[in-house]
Amino acid sequence: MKPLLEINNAVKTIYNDNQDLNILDGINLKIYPKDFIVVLGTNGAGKSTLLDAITGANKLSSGDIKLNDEDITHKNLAKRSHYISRVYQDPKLGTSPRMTVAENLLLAKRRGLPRRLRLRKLNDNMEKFKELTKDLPTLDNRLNTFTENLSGGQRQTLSFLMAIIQRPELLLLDEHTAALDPQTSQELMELTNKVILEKELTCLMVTHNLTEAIKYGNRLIVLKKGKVILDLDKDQKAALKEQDLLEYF
Ligand SMILES: Nc1ncnc2c1ncn2[C@@H]1O[C@H](COP(=O)(O)OP(=O)(O)OP(=O)(O)O)[C@@H](O)[C@H]1O
Repeated sequence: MKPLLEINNAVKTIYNDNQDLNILDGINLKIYPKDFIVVLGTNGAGKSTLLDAITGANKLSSGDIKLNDEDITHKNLAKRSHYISRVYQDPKLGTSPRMTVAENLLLAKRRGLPRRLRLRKLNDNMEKFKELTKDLPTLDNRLNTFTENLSGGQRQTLSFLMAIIQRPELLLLDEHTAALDPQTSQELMELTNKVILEKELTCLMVTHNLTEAIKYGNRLIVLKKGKVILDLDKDQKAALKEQDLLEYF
């Protein structure tokens, strides 16, 4: 099978404390269609830097990134956002606070098209948005609520829906449930898993939660000091226990 995303020899060097430091230190990774990869690693291991390199938010010092065989290493963030979407840890990122839930969903649905919101377009899509949110206790009946008035959990659910409403080629989840209370976090994680499996999305999910890391996904990688030090396939991951993972931290 051909990889969807291929990262070859990715190095990111920063100048810190009077010396060069490789915060990504020769990462090689092939992500295949429908992979749901959990990414673990200690603080500072390079997880966010890796996601930034994939989205184009941060350029590599050397190495290359290919999506469907096309070299995207030098494509900017805006161009890559047509096919790569990301949900952040911070509920304030990713949604426009002065817009309603429905308006945010419409913007996400029209990603890549001119950023104009027409009332008619909003009305045309209202039924679809109702359908999308109807089984979600956090967002049901909230379509006309201004996003700034939503709770953190509601905003994260909205950010997630915005990330998948236009099927992304690659979905990046950057500790997207970490800032939520345990119950809300679990609900969003269940929704995430359901959508990824139903829509057969390809996903890279960063988490610090070992229970989540064991339960979800078909592959698991561990980053340490900018290197991939463990890459487990489906069967190896299925046999994994939390105790096994602790030794990498
Ligand atoms: N622009 C920068 N300037 C200096 N140091 C940086 C910069 N960006 C990242 N770093 C450092 O690079 C290392 C990797 O950071 P990164 O945020 O990718 O880690 P992480 O694995 O996502 O950590 P966390 O789990 O804490 O979010 C850290 O030591 C960080 O301090």
